[in-house]
Amino acid sequence: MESQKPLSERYADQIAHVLIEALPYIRRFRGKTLVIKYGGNAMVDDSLKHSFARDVVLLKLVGINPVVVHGGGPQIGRLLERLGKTSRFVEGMRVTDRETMDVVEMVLGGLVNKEIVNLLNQHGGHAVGLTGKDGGLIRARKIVLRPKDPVAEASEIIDLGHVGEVERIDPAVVDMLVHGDFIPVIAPIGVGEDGVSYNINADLVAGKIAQVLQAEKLILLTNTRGVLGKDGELLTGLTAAEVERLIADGTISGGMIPKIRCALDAIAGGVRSVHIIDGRIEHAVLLELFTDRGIGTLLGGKA
Ligand SMILES: Nc1ncnc2c1ncn2[C@@H]1O[C@H](COP(=O)(O)OP(=O)(O)O)[C@@H](O)[C@H]1O
Ligand SMILES: CC(=O)N[C@@H](CCC(=O)OP(=O)(O)O)C(=O)O
Repeated sequence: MESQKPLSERYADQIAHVLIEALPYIRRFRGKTLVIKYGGNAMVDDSLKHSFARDVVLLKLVGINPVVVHGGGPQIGRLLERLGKTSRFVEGMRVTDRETMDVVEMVLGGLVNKEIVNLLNQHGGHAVGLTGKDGGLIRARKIVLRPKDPVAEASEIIDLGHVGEVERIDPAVVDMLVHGDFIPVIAPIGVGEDGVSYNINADLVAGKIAQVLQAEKLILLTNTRGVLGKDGELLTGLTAAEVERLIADGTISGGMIPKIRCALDAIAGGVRSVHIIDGRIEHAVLLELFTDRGIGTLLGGKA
């Protein structure tokens, strides 16, 4: 028989405390849908990737329904670099010509999607990878950026190529997988009416999917502690008006602008709460969901 070392009394007490603290949250979220956006910047090393996969599988095993939407911006950038192509970003979006779109589809729909599916399955989950093309999940339309100057020439309209926005989500395939006890893993690629592929910002897709599924929570894993104030302090419980003020005075900038706008949009669209958390912390998802304090920025209600 395997000999077991007895737990020290203090350690046993801590473990029991952690489990008891989690209990009311598990009870509250059982049967509910959680959309988790796993950003490319949070896929830093193997240990973090495994910790993320364990968290998601644990959620499923305790009766919560996780739906994963992933990014992969840095991974796309690395392959483009190897192919000798450089990316240009406009308002945080990658200008995507035909060739770049092929790479985006290979990296997001192939490499990154299948790596996450494989990780979840290794930890005992039953994950299925999808792009927005599968089951007609994401209908997209081309994004057209107008120049800020209203009298600018039509020729000054910035063409981002195959960059899209979500026109419509058909959740049937996701519903089917969730009810079959699978974990859907979604790459942010949409398809236009004409069958053309579109590259969509992953935060945007996660926000729209959370709305359509009327998710209890949207969790955005990124590479900062959450939304930070002027002095680097963690901000939480922000209202739409406060967010606009922080954007106007430059406290919130760059990639955080579309992220927080899509978070507010999700809440306006019926998602109960949005959490922006640090994906560089091991077990970030469990710590945010199942402990009284949480770790990141919360928008909407805690429950
Ligand atoms: N007030 C702010 N708080 C936190 N991060 C901010 C803020 N303003 C700008 N940022 C930037 O936003 C980045 C997160 O956005 P982004 O790089 O698009 O994330 P992801 O790739 O995870 O989607 C942070 O790494 C940070 O550089
Ligand atoms: C239009 C656009 O910019 N699409 C993104 C899609 C991936 C993404 O959003 O990845 P992260 O979440 O890791 O940033 C891109 O090409 O990088």
